[in-house]
Amino acid sequence: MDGKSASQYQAWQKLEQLKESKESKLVLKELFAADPERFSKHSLIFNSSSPNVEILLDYSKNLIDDEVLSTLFALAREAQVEDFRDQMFSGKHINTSEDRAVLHIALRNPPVSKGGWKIDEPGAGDEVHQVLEHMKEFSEQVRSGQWKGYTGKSIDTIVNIGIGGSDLGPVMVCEALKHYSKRDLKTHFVSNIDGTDMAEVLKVCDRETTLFIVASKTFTTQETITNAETAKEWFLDAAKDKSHIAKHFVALSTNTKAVTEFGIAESSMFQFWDWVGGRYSLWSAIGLSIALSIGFDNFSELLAGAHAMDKHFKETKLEENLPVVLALIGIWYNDFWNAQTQALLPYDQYMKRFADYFQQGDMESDGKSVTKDGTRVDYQTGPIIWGQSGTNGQHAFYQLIHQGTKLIPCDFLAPVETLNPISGGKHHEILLSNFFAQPEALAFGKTEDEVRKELGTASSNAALVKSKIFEGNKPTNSIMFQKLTPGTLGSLIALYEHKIHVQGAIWGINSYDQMGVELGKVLAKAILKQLGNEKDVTGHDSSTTGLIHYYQKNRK
Ligand SMILES: O=P(O)(O)OC[C@H]1O[C@@H](O)[C@H](O)[C@@H](O)[C@@H]1O
Repeated sequence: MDGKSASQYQAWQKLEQLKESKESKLVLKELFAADPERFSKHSLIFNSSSPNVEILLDYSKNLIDDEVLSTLFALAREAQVEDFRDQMFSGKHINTSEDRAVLHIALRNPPVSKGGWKIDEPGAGDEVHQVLEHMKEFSEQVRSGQWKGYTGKSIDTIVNIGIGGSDLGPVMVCEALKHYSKRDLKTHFVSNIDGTDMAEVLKVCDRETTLFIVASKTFTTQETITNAETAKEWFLDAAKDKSHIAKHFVALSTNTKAVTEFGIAESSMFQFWDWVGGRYSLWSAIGLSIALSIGFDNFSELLAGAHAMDKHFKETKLEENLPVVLALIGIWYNDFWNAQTQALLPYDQYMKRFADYFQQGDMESDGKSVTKDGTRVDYQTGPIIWGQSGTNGQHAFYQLIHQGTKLIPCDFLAPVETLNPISGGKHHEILLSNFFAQPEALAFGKTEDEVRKELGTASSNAALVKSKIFEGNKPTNSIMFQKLTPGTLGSLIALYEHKIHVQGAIWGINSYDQMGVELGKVLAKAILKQLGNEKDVTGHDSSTTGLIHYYQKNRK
């Protein structure tokens, strides 16, 4: 914890030895054959009654045995994961480089009078509930048609302008919970500075009935402010009078000064705090587009689902703690088996943006190479996160997972029940049969003997036989939940958030800053000033200069 190099832990060193000594013995086929109880021993159920959520985590198809597992838990204890978790919950400034608390858990924490934790940090108590109250009131006014645009018409289109954490969370959740959305309230998201993003959305918007939500923690992000200015110009083209802005623009931010300078009144601003990291902000005012789309009650259920997982994370012993188990298994592959990536594969079309969301969540959090005290790590940190919804991925990249040369640990996720039981539920049965089959195929593969038997006389073709062998022994986690409800989604997101936290704690890095995004921004600003004139292009290497000159010569 706090800056210590993970490789110095005794348990870390023991895990290195275990990898060496057990590599050839950790064979899933044999491990399952030797222990008929393996599934029940290595699966966990997370339960919450309010909201009603149940999540099954089956981690039995991993390259682990009792000794590996107990050493992984010993690593978590040596790294003081529990203490570090408690520091986060109590509001300690665990984001040391920025001297900030990390309190997204406060955004879904009920008031103390209703059993919530007491957190000593400005904003993290009553203010959270005041902002939620404001979001409730506003979202109900818009959804009921009571909120009127400048010509007296109700709002039928929402455009969220934001990027990174001010975009990906709302996008992913609105997509995942589309089933619960108000269909006559269209929701769009504009993030990219590429004018195409804004232009295509504006083409389908009506100035009289569109509400723009400018979402930016800092309210200084170049993309968001430029897009918001463009939207404002477009709106004023017809509306003319600046006083109408109040009916069509609201801001979600921590920066009141910049919001009011932009022309949005403080009363149209939904506040949050610097202890909310951008990629952990969908639970804050940044979730306003979610509340507008699915209604405030569903938004509250999303928060409650996350809170239930927070409680589980905080109060459950490590061996039965879902985020901890996911984190430790991830470290086992990332640091001892040289796995570079981790795939998230939801067998639920509504969750198609889940992996995109956690690309930022995980990679911006744990993509660090120095510990909190500035020491260069001598081990791997955050994995590359990627994925796609099943079964689409099967017809695209699964070939490499099954037969390629890389080890790719995968998390498979699926609901027991579909929200769309069309054709008598036929689609869902087919979908789930694939969800069950893929981890099985990855784990147990197909031997040369089996291939030969299958090929019959054609088995004399040795090359063909080899190409059809599945080595198997590819590790997976399988996660099942009853149905994709707001509460369940909240729990699932919080599950992965805490997984990231635990891994960062063990690696001794700061999971809550993002210094690595700054340099590119600074250089882009300097280059922007030079683009007008070829003579101004100075201070670059020959490649960058050559590229800029090529652009300047060929632009129209
Ligand atoms: O919400 P803001 O301040 O506009 O920031 C948007 C994004 O900006 C990026 O630069 C950060 O890396 C992200 O973490 C952040 O979410």
